[in-house]
Amino acid sequence: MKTLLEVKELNKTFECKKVVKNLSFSIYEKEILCLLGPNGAGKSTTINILTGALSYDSGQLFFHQRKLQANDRGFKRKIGVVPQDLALYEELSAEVNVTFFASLYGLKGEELKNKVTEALAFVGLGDRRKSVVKTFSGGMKRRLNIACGMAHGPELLIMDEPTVGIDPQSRLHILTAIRRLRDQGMTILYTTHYMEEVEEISDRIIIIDQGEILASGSKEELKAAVANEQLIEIEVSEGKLIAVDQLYSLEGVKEASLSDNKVSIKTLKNIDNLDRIIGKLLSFSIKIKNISIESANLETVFLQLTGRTLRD
Ligand SMILES: Nc1ncnc2c1ncn2[C@@H]1O[C@H](COP(=O)(O)OP(=O)(O)OP(=O)(O)O)[C@@H](O)[C@H]1O
Repeated sequence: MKTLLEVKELNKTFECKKVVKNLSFSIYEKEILCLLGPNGAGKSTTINILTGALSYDSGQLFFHQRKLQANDRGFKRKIGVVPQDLALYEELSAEVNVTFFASLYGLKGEELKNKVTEALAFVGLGDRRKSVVKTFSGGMKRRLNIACGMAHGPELLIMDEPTVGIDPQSRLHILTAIRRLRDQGMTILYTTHYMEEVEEISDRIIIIDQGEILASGSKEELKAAVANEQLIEIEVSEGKLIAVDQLYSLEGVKEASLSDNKVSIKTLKNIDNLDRIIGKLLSFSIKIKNISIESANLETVFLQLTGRTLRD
């Protein structure tokens, strides 16, 4: 695996608050690297630093082992950016939008025309190329946003939550397109707080929270770290903290918490303790409404690392 971009000890402060803390990681050539973290984790800040949109306090960036300087134009030409907020001209056609963004990267004439056609076809908007953007659905705008970021054929495509607020069909289309870009040799840095997307497209994952990297690896590696545990969630009619605290006395129970009449229990998988957990709750006259048991997934990985769920 060859390193395309290396980030070393990156730090960023906003109004005395450290939002990126000593972040170090590498992006390998031709991989989809997902930056996964809850809202406010520091994903956009990190990405905005990489694209040159934000300054940083300290740290170093290397592209193909070459140290990047502030406003490095050579590097900027080799990356593509799909921002979280749509960056489109609503009154202009899809084609004019993509042409405008691709021309910023120095494409001209026939090459520019061909790349625009290819990008629009790639995101499934070839037949709507002449339509004005304001007539597009949210999902179509998101797809166009991607076409604008990748038409010039960047080595590294940086995408900041590109599927926020869109319908499942457009999401599927986008995720499939991203995998195809990777298969064609593009490297993708993808931020999201949707673990389902990470499950679907990531080659590697970095879990980030409060500006810090908590874990990294393939989804299989991350899940293996918590494979011996499972999460039992019990919906009750009226939760009682005292009963939940008592669950700690049962063999295998590692964590128990109560929130909105839902008891969440992290327990060892190889200890058969469900009947005793239920028995304990019943002994406090707690009525059970529903039980679900989940083996390791990225949500449980996150829960294990932070004690919170990604959706909190
Ligand atoms: N311009 C700014 N001024 C002050 N604080 C900021 C600024 N931009 C971001 N922050 C703060 O930095 C922290 C990280 O924000 P960031 O947008 O990077 O998180 P994120 O992981 O991308 O989340 P989201 O998905 O909500 O964008 C948050 O606490 C946020 O409030």
